[in-house]
This record gives sequence, C-alpha cells and structure tokens, in this order.
Amino acid sequence: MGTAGDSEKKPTVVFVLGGPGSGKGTQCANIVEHFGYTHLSAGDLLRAEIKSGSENGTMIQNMIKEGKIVPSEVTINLLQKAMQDSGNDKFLIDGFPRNEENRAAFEAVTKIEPAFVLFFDCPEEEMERRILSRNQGREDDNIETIRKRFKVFLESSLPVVEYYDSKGKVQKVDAAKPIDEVFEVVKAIFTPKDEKVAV
Ligand SMILES: Nc1ncnc2c1ncn2[C@@H]1O[C@H](COP(=O)(O)OP(=O)(O)OP(=O)(O)O)[C@@H](O)[C@H]1O
Ligand SMILES: Nc1ccn([C@@H]2O[C@H](COP(=O)(O)O)[C@@H](O)[C@H]2O)c(=O)n1
Ligand SMILES: [Mg+2]
Repeated sequence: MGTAGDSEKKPTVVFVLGGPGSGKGTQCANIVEHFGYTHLSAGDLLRAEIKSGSENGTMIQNMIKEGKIVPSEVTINLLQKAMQDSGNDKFLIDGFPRNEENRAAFEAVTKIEPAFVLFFDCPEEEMERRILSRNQGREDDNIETIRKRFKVFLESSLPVVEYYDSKGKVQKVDAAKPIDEVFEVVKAIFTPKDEKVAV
C-alpha cells in the first residue's frame, strides 16, 4: 500500500463522520462484513497508542479526556501505519478528519482524496442517550466530556462535512433510526450501481 507514490494505485478511502455516538463504529463493522473494507477508527488508534505506553500517551489521554483534537501529525502517523499494515486497499476512516487541520494535513501528507464521505446525522439527545448507555469503559463517556465533544463536533467537525458537501462528496444518512434500518441505507450507498435491483 503506497500513500504518496505517483506510480502506485492510490487506496480507496471513505471518511466516516458524524457526532459522538451517532453510530459510526457500529455501521463500519457492518460495512466491513459486507464490502471488504478495513475499518480504521482514529479514536481507537489513539486509545491503543495510550495503552501501548507510547511517549505521546499522556498527551493523547489528556486531550481525549477534554474532548480535544489531538495534533494531526500524531493521528495521521497512526492511520498511515495501520493502512500499511492492513494489506488492504479499501479503508473506512472513522472519526477523521475531525477538523480543518486534520483534513488539510491528511491530504498534504498522503495525497489521497476520499472517494466520498459517509455522514451520520443524529440529534444530540439521541447521541447522548447512546453514549451514556454504551458501557465500554471509555474515559470520555461521561456527561462533562460528552458536552465538550458535542461542542467540538459543532464548531470544528461539521465545517469539514460542509467542505466536502460543497464538493458534492457527502452521503448523508439519517442515523436516528434503528441499527438495521440505518444499515439498509448504508448498504445501498456501498452497493455498486450495476448490482442494484430495480423495483
Ligand atoms: N442506530 C442505533 N440505534 C440505537 N443504538 C445505536 C445505534 N447505532 C449505534 N448504537 C449504539 O450507540 C452506541 C454508540 O455507537 P457507536 O460506538 O457505533 O458510535 P460512534 O459514532 O462510533 O461514537 P464515538 O464517536 O463516541 O466513537 C453503542 O452502544 C451502539 O451499540
Ligand atoms: N481525528 C481524531 C479522532 C479522535 N480524536 C480524539 O479521540 C476522541 C474519541 O474519538 P472517537 O471517534 O472514538 O469518539 C475524540 O473526542 C478526540 O479527543 C482526535 O483527537 N482526533
Ligand atoms: Mg466510535
């Protein structure tokens, strides 16, 4: 997998965006099962980096506790390494880019443009309910951090979605519905046009 070479074919990247608790991870797991993508969650990679005892661990942990966005260089390094290690050429990059700095740095470093952006649209009250009953022991799944994450989402992440929307690259999905119903819509987005059955 090359990310910057001119002669090598570039990998296919789909950015999966949406507010905290909108269901990005849940739907990515379904997409992987049906469509052969590798799922890379930026948040999961950062949490694994903390666990690994890396020199950036304490900084990352503090940023996550505050709902802040880790410097792009750190996250992009983790993403690039995971892409190389995967052996695949199709990636769902979940929870990235989270701000304009993430977006511009990824493009500059990898020269990869996303095929499209899958955007899960969900009301805040529903996202809050889901996070508070998630029970995965995440240090940022408490009401104080959740409020901060919502603020960062509105102020820094939504403008990235709007940027891609202005380029006609956003596939917006109503994520407030039950998991199976959301996946029916997602499935139609990933199914090649010539395989779709006319009704
Ligand atoms: N459509 C849905 N309806 C009800 N519950 C859902 C739905 N989608 C996901 N959930 C549940 O909501 C919680 C959050 O989902 P998930 O972890 O996939 O969200 P996320 O967007 O990845 O969140 P984060 O940004 O915090 O990582 C999980 O407990 C999941 O089982
Ligand atoms: N591009 C990113 C993605 C995530 N973070 C940090 O991780 C936290 C959890 O992310 P989830 O996608 O798992 O919800 C997030 O609140 C950020 O602190 C990041 O810095 N950059
Ligand atoms: Mg997630």
